[in-house]
Amino acid sequence: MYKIVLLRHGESTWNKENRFTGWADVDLTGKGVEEAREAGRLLRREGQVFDLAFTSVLKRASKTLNIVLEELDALWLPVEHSWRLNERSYGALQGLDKAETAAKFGEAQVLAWRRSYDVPPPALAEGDERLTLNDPRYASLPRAQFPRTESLKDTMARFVPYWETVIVPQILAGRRILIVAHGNSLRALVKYLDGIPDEEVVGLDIPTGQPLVYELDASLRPIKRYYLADEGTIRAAQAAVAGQGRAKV
Ligand SMILES: O=C(O)[C@@H](CO)OP(=O)(O)O
Repeated sequence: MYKIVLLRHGESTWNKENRFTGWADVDLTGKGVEEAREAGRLLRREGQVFDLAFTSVLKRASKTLNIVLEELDALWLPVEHSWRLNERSYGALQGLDKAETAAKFGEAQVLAWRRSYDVPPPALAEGDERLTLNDPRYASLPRAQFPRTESLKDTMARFVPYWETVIVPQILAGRRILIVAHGNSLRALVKYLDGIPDEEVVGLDIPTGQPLVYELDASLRPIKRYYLADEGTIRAAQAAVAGQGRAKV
């Protein structure tokens, strides 16, 4: 049996302001820092130990990971960063208020953009300053492949090969893995691991700062998955995430 832990970063400034974030590199809020710290404490209390961690190239995930490692007294742990774990690109929605967008385009359209499997948000136009092609962290990413927008399907298409070729060999070698990523990049992984049908993935929300444990069999099929926090806490946090796409009345 193998075990991995998935963790979405703590609350970011744009989570707090209810803005679409995607590849925008926004920081954690004070609450987000505290959520990360609490996640680390919870992992420590549960006796979770790691050999290797993976995260994105965005600071809200990297900082969350650092805080968790600090709480585990494991700041020495090897960490691999990859853009393939980044949040799904929200394209031209990046920076917009989610409730205002729902009021303008309708909640059904916003739900499709946020949670459907294959409906991408409108794409960023060439020359848009949100298209950070020259950012050195993306130097290994060919310009033509730099996402102008992404559906969950597109996010899976860039995350799953990394999972299969980089993360899986480490798990099979017996290393205990922690993955700190984002709401939609983790939805992509969870959909893949659990084989969630395309039409059901719309109901999947991942709360910030809550460790999600997967127990996997020898073929890395999930045997069990559970959040470390109690069910009531998780349900309330998931409902709050889902509610972010509603128009204010
Ligand atoms: O804005 C985003 O990038 C994501 C995660 O914060 O939001 P949503 O839950 O709407 O997909």
